[in-house]
Amino acid sequence: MAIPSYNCRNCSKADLLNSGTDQSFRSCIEPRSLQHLDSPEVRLVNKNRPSSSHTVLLEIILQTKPPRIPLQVANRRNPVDTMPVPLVDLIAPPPLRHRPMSVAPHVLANASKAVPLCLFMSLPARVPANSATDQLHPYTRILYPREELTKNCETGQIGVPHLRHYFEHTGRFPSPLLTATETHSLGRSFVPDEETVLVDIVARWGDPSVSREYMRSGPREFVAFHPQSVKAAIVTCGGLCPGINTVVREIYLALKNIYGIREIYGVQMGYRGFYAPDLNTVPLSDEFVKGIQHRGGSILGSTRGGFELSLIVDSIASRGLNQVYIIGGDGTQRGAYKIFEECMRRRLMVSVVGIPKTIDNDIAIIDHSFGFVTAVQEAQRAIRAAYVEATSGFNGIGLVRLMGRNSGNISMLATLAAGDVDVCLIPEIDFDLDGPHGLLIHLENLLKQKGYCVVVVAEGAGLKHIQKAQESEHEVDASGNVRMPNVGLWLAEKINSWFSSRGKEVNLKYIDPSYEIRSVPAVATDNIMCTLLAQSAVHGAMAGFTGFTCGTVNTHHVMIPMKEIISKGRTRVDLSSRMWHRVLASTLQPPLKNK
Ligand SMILES: Nc1ncnc2c1ncn2[C@@H]1O[C@H](COP(=O)(O)OP(=O)(O)OP(=O)(O)O)[C@@H](O)[C@H]1O
Ligand SMILES: O=P(O)(O)OC[C@H]1O[C@](O)(CO)[C@@H](O)[C@@H]1O
Repeated sequence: MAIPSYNCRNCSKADLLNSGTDQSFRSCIEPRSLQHLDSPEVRLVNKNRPSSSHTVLLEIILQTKPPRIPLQVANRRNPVDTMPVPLVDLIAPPPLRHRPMSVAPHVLANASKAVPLCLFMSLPARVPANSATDQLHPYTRILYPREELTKNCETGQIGVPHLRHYFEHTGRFPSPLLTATETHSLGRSFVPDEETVLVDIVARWGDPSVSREYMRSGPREFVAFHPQSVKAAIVTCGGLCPGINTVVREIYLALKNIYGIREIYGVQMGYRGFYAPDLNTVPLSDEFVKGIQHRGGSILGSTRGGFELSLIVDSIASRGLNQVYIIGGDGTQRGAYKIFEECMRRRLMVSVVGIPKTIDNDIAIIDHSFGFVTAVQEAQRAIRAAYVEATSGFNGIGLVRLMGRNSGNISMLATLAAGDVDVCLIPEIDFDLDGPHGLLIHLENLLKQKGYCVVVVAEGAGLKHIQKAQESEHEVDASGNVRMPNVGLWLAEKINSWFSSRGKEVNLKYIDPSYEIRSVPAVATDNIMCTLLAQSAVHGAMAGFTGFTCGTVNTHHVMIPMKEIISKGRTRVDLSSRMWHRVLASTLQPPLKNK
């Protein structure tokens, strides 16, 4: 039997933008028409955006009697959504209401009291146990009003702080983009504060789905700063990372070209540049940033250590800075949060914005940090060289050491990218060296089977084996990070002496690309990411948000409260994740444990 199809002819783009979506859908299809259907399925075709129509459809379904009407929802524009998505057996607790999400006034007014603004979405859909045979998948999520969502907040995270939460009188000016000429209207599509991005997008059929969400970045219709009053500074901290210069340049260009800001400074050599007498704060200009996106490193200089909170905030106050852009990793974001808190405590109306930077990719929540793809690409070149050496020598062993003291992200993805690796050792795994199931026997077996092998070892892997580890745990860098003994050299020596003690000739080639993977210019995808992050940072600061870090979540740019980022700490490779399992499938490495 042909499936009846209902086309939503009324929705136009204008309708959607003016929130006319629900209405136009309702006028297309009424619950009544569904009640009298004898077809087992109905297909609705929405010409435009599917998401809101789904919610309306769900309402319609639930109003029909009997409430079980499988539906297919198709969308003509987006090929992904053209896949029929049947809705089945949606049983919701009555009364089901869909109300548009909006920020409850008391939440905004009391944000300084740390009212959780973290939002949850819940799917009150249930699939009866015996319906598995239907093979239909519940699809629609119901948005609950924010007030209800906040009750369900498990983590007590706070929302993105805004200057108006701390100051009675903050500026509110129409965005300069409103009056911009066409040539300056870049990035003009305003994003409302109510627009959010879901974090947990994988759902399991039959389980209630819950997801966090973050405020979407982008230009706001009203800004908190008059462009002539803005005095901005940019600082880069921690280790180098491909793309830093692009972020610096794009923050400068977004401030200048999108918002017409003139006073933009670069702070030299990391946090200490705010106060050290021998360092300068340089005014940024078109000439200064010209072509820097093609260069590795940091044009401003980047250092570890030197975090002196009160000196830094004194400097912010005495220079009259009201926007501070802080580019750096986990440690830097911790410092940035303290600067934000101190500015608010001293009643300094400053937007403090973090841009996450680390090739280790160990910052929580975000998809990945900029420069990581470039670092993985460079690391993969080293693995390729090790493979060539190993396959060209007699009993060749290619051993590559890669950066990553706490997290094996670079090693994991470079291994996956290269496809030539037999063993990938990261800080997160515990492995034995000797014994019948240890690493050395495994290498011997590989040489017997293939005549060569390639091993990747991350900087912080296998520490327990290195005698010096205990002593070196007390050695720290200027930022307090533990300095690692060189696991690559140690492992090379162990492998060589073990084979030699068994009278077996091996040819081990040790490659350590070391700083090469982070000192190169960013590849195209990283450069694009840097540009978008910089623009997000500027839009957020101009709108008056503060104490937030920019990042991508499910490929969308969002503003994340700094407090939430730092409360989660550095992330590590999850050994039960599908990504790690993919690496195991690629390397075929055994657990390397004797018991
Ligand atoms: N807990 C902290 N509180 C305040 N400042 C910190 C903290 N941890 C680190 N910092 C400061 O942040 C800056 C950078 O820190 P760190 O050297 O650890 O690099 P990072 O930001 O973690 O980046 P990377 O990933 O390159 O290591 C330094 O100036 C350091 O003093
Ligand atoms: O020698 P540096 O500058 O301290 O940097 C080394 C560390 O920096 C990183 O590249 C980033 O934190 C780590 O992978 C590495 O351990």
